[in-house]
Amino acid sequence: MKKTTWLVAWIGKTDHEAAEGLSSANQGPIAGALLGAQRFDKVYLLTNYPHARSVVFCTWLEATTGYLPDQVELYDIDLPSPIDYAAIYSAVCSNLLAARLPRDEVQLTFHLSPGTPAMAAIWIILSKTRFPARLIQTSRERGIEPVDFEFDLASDFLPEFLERGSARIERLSASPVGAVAQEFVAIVHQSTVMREQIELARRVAVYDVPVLILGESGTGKELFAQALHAANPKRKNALFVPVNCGAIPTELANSELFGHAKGAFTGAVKSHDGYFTQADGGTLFLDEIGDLPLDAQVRLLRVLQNKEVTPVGSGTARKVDVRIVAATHRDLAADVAVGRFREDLFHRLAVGILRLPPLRERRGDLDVLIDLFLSAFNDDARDRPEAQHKVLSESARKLLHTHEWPGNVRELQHTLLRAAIWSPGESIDTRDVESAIFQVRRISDAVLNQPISQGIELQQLLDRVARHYMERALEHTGHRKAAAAKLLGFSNHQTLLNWEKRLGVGKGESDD
Ligand SMILES: Nc1ncnc2c1ncn2[C@@H]1O[C@H](COP(=O)(O)OP(=O)(O)OP(=O)(O)O)[C@@H](O)[C@H]1O
Repeated sequence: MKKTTWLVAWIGKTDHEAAEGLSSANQGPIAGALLGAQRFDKVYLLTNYPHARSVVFCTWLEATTGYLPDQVELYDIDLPSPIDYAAIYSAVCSNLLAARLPRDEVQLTFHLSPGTPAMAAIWIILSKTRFPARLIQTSRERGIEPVDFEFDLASDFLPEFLERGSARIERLSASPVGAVAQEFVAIVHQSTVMREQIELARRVAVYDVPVLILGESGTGKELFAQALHAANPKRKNALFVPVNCGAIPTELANSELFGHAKGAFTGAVKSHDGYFTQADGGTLFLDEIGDLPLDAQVRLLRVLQNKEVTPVGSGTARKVDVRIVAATHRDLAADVAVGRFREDLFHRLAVGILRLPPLRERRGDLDVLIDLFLSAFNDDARDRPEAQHKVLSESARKLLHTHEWPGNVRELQHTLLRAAIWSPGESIDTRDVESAIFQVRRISDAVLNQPISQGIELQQLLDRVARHYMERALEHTGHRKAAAAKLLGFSNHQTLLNWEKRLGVGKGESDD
């Protein structure tokens, strides 16, 4: 197929001046190209000059080169500046796309010489990418010449570019497949939310930036903090120092965290390294960061900014290299709003944020966690002749699924342990689980949102509801049976006693 040839160019200053007779020795790059050996079928001109001035140029061009008016097309382009690369790029692209380019039957030639260097640069980029084109340039010394250089984006640059990208992605997430991912294996899960949080943690682990872990008590915040430490190649061989900020007496917070000099206060008989110094080179896990007193927050912020600690009562600062992982079960944003927590510190700590959902919001994790804790119990029992291997009955498992787990994974772990120890035989049954669950208080969602696909024990659920309300009624009435029976809609207190007996609730005898 014979292609139609188009010369595409911006009209430059020299071109206009040539048309206006201001540059008698120079015909300008566009006319120079059209007077060369190659004839083009179309001359496609872009201008950011006043329309009338460029029309004069086109008329002159036709007269000078012998091209016909219907061969020369002029397009006005608005540019905020002739050196604004982004504006040039997008204006040229949309103009050429409007001309239904690129097209198989059109052979494009971009003229680099007219216009600004920014315009030339964009022609080069476009010719190698979206609008494949030949390039030409003109100069007074050498006349018109092709600009040929071997550069094929697809084969020269893309592989390298993709390799760079994938190396980075690998470093951030995939590379942990060996060393780093291993550190997260201890976090047993099946739910998508947890998988996402682990993915985030894996990515952020290799950097030294602070991470803030949010989640209710017992959701695995410390477990994540340990994994973050272990997955950081630079720090994993140094110490992981966990500190419960909520357990430090307010007046000791500064000295515990940052150390103190001998004689700094009454009782400071010798100098003391704070947690920061102990964790030097490693990771400091600041649990319950929301409980940190305000003046310790100020000091902590300074340490994070300057990367040095000054022990209480000492004038000498000491460089420390510590990665901070902080955690809290509190709503820190709300604490910031009421001034309980410093906003600047919050932003410093929350460079990476992990949100660990409560167990009741990831019921899919229950079975794997139950199996994990049970097999840990059985592993422990293996070498003890007095301990028995335990299995969990199906109904006991179902009961575990109905509980809301306000204490999250820790509560589940301890409940199973208690149930396993107390169960008289090999099987852990409903009763063992029931007595192991101390707080069967919050009931609403757990009762009403049971996954029906695996089947439920309806009578068991109804009994739980009954037990729950009976306990509340008794609590509310100070264990006065007649009053409690009334609250529960029973006709007399004997009915309540019958229910109590059947469900094993209360103290049996009426006390009013
Ligand atoms: N996904 C999990 N897989 C295995 N064990 C878990 C998981 N989540 C939590 N645990 C275990 O549950 C217990 C509580 O977890 P952890 O101490 O990390 O919780 P936490 O959120 O730091 O609690 P707190 O806020 O009360 O300090 C630990 O024994 C931990 O090993």
